[in-house]
Amino acid sequence: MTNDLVLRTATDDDYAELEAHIHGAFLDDVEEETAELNRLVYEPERAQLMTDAGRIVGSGLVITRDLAVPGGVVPAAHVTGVGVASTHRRRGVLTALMNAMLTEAHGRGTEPFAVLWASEGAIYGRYGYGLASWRVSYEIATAQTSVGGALPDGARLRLAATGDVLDEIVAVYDRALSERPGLSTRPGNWWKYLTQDPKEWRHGMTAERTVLYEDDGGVRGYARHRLKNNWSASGPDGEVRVTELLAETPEAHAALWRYLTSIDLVRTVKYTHGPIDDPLPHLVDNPDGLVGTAGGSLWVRILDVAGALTARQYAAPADVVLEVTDASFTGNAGRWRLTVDGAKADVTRTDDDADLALDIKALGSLYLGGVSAGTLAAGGLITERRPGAVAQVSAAFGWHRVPVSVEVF
Ligand SMILES: CC(=O)SCCNC(=O)CCNC(=O)[C@H](O)C(C)(C)COP(=O)(O)OP(=O)(O)OC[C@H]1O[C@@H](n2cnc3c(N)ncnc32)[C@H](O)[C@@H]1OP(=O)(O)O
Repeated sequence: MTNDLVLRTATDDDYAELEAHIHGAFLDDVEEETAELNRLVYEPERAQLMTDAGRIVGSGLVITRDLAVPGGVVPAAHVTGVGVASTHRRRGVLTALMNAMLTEAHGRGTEPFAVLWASEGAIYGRYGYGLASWRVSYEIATAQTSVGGALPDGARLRLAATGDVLDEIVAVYDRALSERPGLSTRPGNWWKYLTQDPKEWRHGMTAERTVLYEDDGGVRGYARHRLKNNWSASGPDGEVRVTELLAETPEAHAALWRYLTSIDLVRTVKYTHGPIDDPLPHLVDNPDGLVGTAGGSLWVRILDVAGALTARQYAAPADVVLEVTDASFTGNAGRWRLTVDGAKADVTRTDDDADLALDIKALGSLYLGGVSAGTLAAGGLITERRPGAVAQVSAAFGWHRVPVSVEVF
């Protein structure tokens, strides 16, 4: 890195230049409507900038939100807006920004881990992030497959503009936080930001609308979505693009997918944020009509081993000594005894022999319960020092629902 570069925290006044910089790094122009929108969730005091002769050439933003983990909801530094000007790449700017972001988050003492979506999976492992969850992108050919059954007695579907039913959606989402690891809380302006629906986000589709499923107990699920009116030589070729689908009951889940896959003139339904354990492939009459492609989603960087491991719950008892390496946050390094009795863990420093050895990156992958210790051991990312320790940690860290993040933040 050259001496002309200056690393500093952002201010409110940096906003317009920062917005142009981030759009530029992502091969885009700034649109006025989305620039205003992004301002709703701008936290300048947590944004790190690199400047060259006073101009922004690098950025990394931390957003203050919580993340659902197995059995809890925990403050987590949400890292986003990472971009380095194409004139200043591969000279350590990102490394300096990442160190600054993680050091600030660690210094708060309230966020035991950081989390991000990577634009490219090759970037973040070197900073101690481990890939911790997957998403499934579905493309459903509605002429080839469908969800059978009918609405249960007393249940109904209601279609509305998303903004008109926001309170009902928020209630479903907030209840889902306690059930589904990987969901981020949406404090302050986040709901407003996510549902404002600027033209730039529509990509030629309709305004966003929401179908709600309700029974006598109230709203049990929703699917935010957009539609596209297409025609081919052989007739209608419309598309539904699902923005977000959450269901609290099997009936709500089936009814929402039945609705989405049976709208007249629609031939394709797409959803890019499905959990890898979605029952949908088991519900359709022909699973071949549903193509699911898995890709990485959340990357987790543990900042405080004891804080993170005591903040989540566990699915089985365990008594193991973990030997952790961490080149950047050396307070994490060393041997930790994790004792699970009931659902909670006790985590203390120990000099006892290690049962498992792993880097902080592998611990990040384990953390949300979506990647098993057995998988990481098979890949050489965890070393078993006591026979049986991998099986014990796999059972304890596993969870009955896999993590999913339903929005790219
Ligand atoms: C959480 C988010 O916001 S994800 C969005 C990330 N941003 C983007 O994808 C926008 C376009 N890309 C960029 O702006 C930049 O290329 C960045 C931010 C990805 C990297 O910034 P740089 O300043 O070039 O990274 P820096 O020089 O610090 O590189 C650090 C290391 O990462 C490696 N690296 C950087 N970018 C990449 C990449 N895209 N793929 C693979 N390796 C990479 C470098 O080779 C270097 O490796 P080393 O430690 O072995 O020497």
